[in-house]
Amino acid sequence: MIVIKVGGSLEGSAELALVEAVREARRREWPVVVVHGGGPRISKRLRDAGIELPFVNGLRQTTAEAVPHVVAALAECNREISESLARHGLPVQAFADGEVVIARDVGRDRTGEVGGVRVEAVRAAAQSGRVPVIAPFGRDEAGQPYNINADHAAAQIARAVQAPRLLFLTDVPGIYRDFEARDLLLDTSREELAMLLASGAFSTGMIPKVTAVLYAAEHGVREVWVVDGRDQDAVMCAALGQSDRRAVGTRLVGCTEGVTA
Ligand SMILES: Nc1ncnc2c1ncn2[C@@H]1O[C@H](COP(=O)(O)OP(=O)(O)O)[C@@H](O)[C@H]1O
Ligand SMILES: CC(=O)N[C@@H](CCC(=O)OP(=O)(O)O)C(=O)O
Repeated sequence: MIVIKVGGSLEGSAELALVEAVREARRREWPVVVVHGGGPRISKRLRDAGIELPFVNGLRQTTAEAVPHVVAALAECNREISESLARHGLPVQAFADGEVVIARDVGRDRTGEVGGVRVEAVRAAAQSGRVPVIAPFGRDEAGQPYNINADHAAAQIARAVQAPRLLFLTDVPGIYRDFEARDLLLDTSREELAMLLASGAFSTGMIPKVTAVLYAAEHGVREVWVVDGRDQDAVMCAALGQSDRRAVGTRLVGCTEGVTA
């Protein structure tokens, strides 16, 4: 099973790359799970509602008042991705209502973390030949929704389904060692990423993404990629786990010091 996280930053522009990658994986009988974000869409909804929320380390500090807007924006993103896959003949099962992620209260109001994953529902959908399309927010035991970062959700879902490969599709070609210099990491290691994270090389949404990459690699996901979702070659290369480095993107192979191309 492979997990593909579609960044909200892409706003639909990864459609073709996603469809082709899912098709190719299914041809090889690898089930695919899609997890999506929706940061910009959430921001727009909140702006329209006159709600302003700060981000701390890339995480939106969410209030109870903001939660319905977060849920509505994510449901909209979920519908768009699900409809796009279905339009291309790929059967889907949408999880747009916090059915998969069990939220954990971490004392940051309605910004939660992943406390668990309802993996049976995801497996059942995948086993019946459908592509689960999962919105990242979660509910606690009482059914209360919490806003959860989509990268964190994707990493936890990849761990829970024991996926050997996790892809993050985003709006940059990968993780930059130095953003200003556009110095792209190709093959990297946990040590290198942890060192760069600690040194402040990442800002905004790249902080939770790198945290999620590290979490996945430390919890059994063998191969983690961060690639530009608009670059069909890069997405395909990552989906198939090809070591051919003509296509650009950052790759972390778990439990190694980094691999050569
Ligand atoms: N070192 C870095 N390398 C790459 N991107 C970075 C880095 N630091 C910050 N970023 C920002 O992270 C953004 C991607 O994160 P985010 O906006 O959350 O995307 P997504 O919605 O795809 O998850 C990039 O557009 C870039 O502006
Ligand atoms: C807690 C938190 O920050 N939640 C995120 C959820 C969406 C998300 O992560 O979307 P991207 O993949 O586009 O970043 C948010 O409110 O933006």
